Amino acid sequence: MEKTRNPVSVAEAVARVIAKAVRTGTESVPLAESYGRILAEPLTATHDVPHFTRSPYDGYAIRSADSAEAFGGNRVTFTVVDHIGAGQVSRVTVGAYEAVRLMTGAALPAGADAVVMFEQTAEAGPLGFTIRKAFASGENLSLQGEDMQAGEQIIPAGSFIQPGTIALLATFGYAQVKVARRPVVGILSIGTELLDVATPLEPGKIRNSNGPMIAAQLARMGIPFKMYETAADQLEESLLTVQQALLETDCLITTGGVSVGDYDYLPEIYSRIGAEVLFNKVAMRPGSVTTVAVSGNKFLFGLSGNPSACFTGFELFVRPALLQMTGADKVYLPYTKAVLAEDFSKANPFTRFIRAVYDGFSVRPAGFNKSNAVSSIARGNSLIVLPGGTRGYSAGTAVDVLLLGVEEGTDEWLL
Ligand SMILES: Nc1nc2c(c(=O)[nH]1)N[C@H]1C(S)=C(S)[C@@H](COP(=O)(O)OP(=O)(O)OC[C@H]3O[C@@H](n4cnc5c(N)ncnc54)[C@H](O)[C@@H]3O)O[C@H]1N2
Ligand code: MOO
Ligand SMILES: [Mg+2]
Repeated sequence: MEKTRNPVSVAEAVARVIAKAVRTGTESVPLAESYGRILAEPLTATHDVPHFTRSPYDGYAIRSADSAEAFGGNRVTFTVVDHIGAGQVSRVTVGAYEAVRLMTGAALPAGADAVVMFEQTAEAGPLGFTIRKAFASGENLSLQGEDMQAGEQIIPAGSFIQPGTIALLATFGYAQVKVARRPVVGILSIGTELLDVATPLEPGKIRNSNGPMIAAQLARMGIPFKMYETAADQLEESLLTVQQALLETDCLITTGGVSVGDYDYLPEIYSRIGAEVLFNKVAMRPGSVTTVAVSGNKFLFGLSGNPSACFTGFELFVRPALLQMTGADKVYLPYTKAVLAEDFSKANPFTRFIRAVYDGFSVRPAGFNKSNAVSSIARGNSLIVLPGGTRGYSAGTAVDVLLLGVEEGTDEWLL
């Protein structure tokens, strides 16, 4: 087994992964289940919205010409000839000094070209009202096609379906939506020291926190997973599970056993199954041992066993790869600049990703920040990115921050 590895830059590693992503294909799902999915075809307006001119107010539809003389004390009187609410259509054609009482959302009756709000009128007898100002043609109208016009392309394929997209799909009558099929992702935690969550601690053993964490990172992306039984650091056993997972899933995430230790068997497993290793060392901390391999058209993500490295490896590599597989147009974590709230004095031979708390303006490390830390993953909502080859940063410096847990990413990678 090779013991020296050549690190690639984070940018190079991400680019290699993205280049290998194979599309998952498409499927049709009910509108109610389409939230969070990736739109597989562009959404084009099939009709004008609104598709009829309507009133944006509760009031009266009039002919604007009849209001021309209204000014201050010179009030003009109208007679109400019909009364409709939203969803109703008046059969009346509005004539001279006539009005239709109508509610917000109701179709503008024939003949009328303006709406007077209730607040702009004074009652005049049981069937009349007066106004004291002139209305322009088109005043207080919600015009046909003012929002969208038939044939217009509204949302491109590859868009994340957010609540507003759902509203659009509903507007145009999509009871079924064509979306990208979500990859099914296998999770395999490897380590003889690992105990399941309900098991009491024993000397030398720890509970498996990476498996459940990865499951949650997938859940936050809306991606289904299959959790394999935790494997011991045992070559044949892990190999069989990896082979089984390649049959049952679209890609496999392993955690642990990927470094150069005597019981780190993943490098051997990649070689046994003939997988192409895209990289096995990245110039980053934590997660320098992160390995990504491809078998057939399936990814094998070899994330580090160290929890912070495992977490970071998922966000930097697994997340964009899975999104790319769905044809999403914004596969990268969103980022911003923020002011470092406290000194960070460690040197950074490699690009450093620090679990951090970002408050919209400043950012500070989220506590104990070694590769094996669990606490700072839980406390953080972001990652500070400090470029390699730097000697530490002082409070007040503007730094790059990757934002975590945001519904939709960006189409440009920070690094
Ligand atoms: N001689 C060297 N030793 C190490 C190197 C190196 O370059 N040369 N790299 C170090 C770095 S950096 C990391 S990161 C780790 C990566 O190790 P592995 O990915 O092989 O993972 P393991 O050895 O299996 O475990 C590492 C660590 O993480 C704990 N662990 C493992 N799985 C889980 C889990 N599911 N939940 C919670 N914690 C887990 C495990 O008990 C170990 O403490 O290698 C360094 N060594
Ligand atoms: O790969 Mo290790 O997480 O750099 O610390
Ligand atoms: Mg190891």
